[in-house]
Amino acid sequence: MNASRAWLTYTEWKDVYGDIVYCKMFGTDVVVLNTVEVAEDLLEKRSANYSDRPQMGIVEPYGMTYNGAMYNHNDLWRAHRRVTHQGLRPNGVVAFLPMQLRRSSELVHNLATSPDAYWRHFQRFSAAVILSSMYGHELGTGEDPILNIIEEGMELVVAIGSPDNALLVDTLPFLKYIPTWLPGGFYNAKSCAKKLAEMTTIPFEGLKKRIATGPCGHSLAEDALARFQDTGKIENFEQVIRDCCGTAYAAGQETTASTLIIFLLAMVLNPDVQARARAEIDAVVGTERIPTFEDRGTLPYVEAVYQETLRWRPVVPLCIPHCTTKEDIYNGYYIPKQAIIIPNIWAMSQNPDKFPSPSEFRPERFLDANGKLTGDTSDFVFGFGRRLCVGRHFASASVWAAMARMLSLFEMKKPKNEHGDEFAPNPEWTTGLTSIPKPFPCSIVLRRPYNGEYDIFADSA
Ligand code: HEM
Repeated sequence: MNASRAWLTYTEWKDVYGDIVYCKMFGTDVVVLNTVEVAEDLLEKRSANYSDRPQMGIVEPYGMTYNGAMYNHNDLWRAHRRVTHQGLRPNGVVAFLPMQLRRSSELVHNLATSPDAYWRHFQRFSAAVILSSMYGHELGTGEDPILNIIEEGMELVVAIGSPDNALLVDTLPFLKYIPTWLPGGFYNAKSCAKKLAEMTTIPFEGLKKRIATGPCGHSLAEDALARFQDTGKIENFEQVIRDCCGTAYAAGQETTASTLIIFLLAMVLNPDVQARARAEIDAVVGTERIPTFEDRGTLPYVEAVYQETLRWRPVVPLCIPHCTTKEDIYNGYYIPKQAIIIPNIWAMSQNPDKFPSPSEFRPERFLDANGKLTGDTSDFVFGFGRRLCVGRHFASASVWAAMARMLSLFEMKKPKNEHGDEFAPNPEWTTGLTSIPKPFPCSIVLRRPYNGEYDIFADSA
């Protein structure tokens, strides 16, 4: 088994054993779902039984109890979902669109100024939109102590929470006590728990202080505090809201930045796709301004590029595992109680019956012969049933704004070697809960001289 890229092994198993595969790993029953149809049958149509999460030994000692994405399907999870859904449902996210545009303007400005630092700019963009929407915290131009605290915490979440490391800590429990100054010191549970407590508490307490001096603009936390105060509808509502925001940051920051990195790679490798998307934007939006959300419905090819970016290399290839509450029978298969259920999003995205030549980046697959969107989507990359990604509408707006504006303003080109010849970057991919290309060389060039003529900060009004 390819332990670090298990989705590849599971996809090979699909060819041998079929759409639903059972195996036993370290004494645990594991069921892999390899098609959207099977995942919908079980995780959506039988969601009451398929919405728990496997419980991991790292959660308590490492201070990850704030993270609602890891809760079982219980009342506390319902309270989380209720708070987050209120703010991030389609009607709720509309309020964040101007801020997302403003931040995407900052992103293209940063890319124009220092294109080689694209990785940092994508990270900053996705941090900025989530910090603003959750806590009303606006990143300024200089160092931001809150961002530093969150980034430090997130590094630990990603390191300890990766499936390999989580298993290692379960197998070698002494790692929790390793002194922080030794190599591998990040396994120290006490230090991690302290950092994660700061990560969730400091931005939330900052917001509460600002609220005490008057309303401070629109944010999920501020709205939820006002909505649930004195209602008795949610027990410990302040803690729930605080933890919801921490969860949204943990679940949404890296996935958004990663999607943009994958988009950049896809554009560099597929100049013809890029040229067609750019031609559509030039024809519809013109070259005097950059796209806004009002243009989204009139740019079908750009929309298809968005869908294909999600599909081509899904950021969360094995979803977040679900777990059964009781045993079940499906199409003659026995599925045990407390089995780990892995939706193999990778196999779904690379299904050649649904997506011919799946490794090719072809936005046309989402368009009909007249260039209209077919209505087919890559929504499966956001998971299934009751645990479906609650941030998907918000993510869609962030990613679209960044993509459309980059296409409008830049050419994303292959790098050149020492002889001046272009070559196609072939980066390694990270492994873990998410999978993205490691930094790769490319050239991000403004299409027209940049002198502020687009007034990119005008959207902030
Ligand atoms: C392109 C970006 C994103 C992708 C690909 C993505 C993907 C996913 C996936 C696959 C899951 C697991 C679903 C399941 O278990 O069936 C998930 C869960 C979740 N996502 Fe996202 N996500 C993205 C962005 C975001 C954003 C921006 C936020 C918040 C602002 C967010 C918040 C969450 C939360 C809170 C959960 C846990 C849901 C639960 O367990 O009930 N995600 N996401």
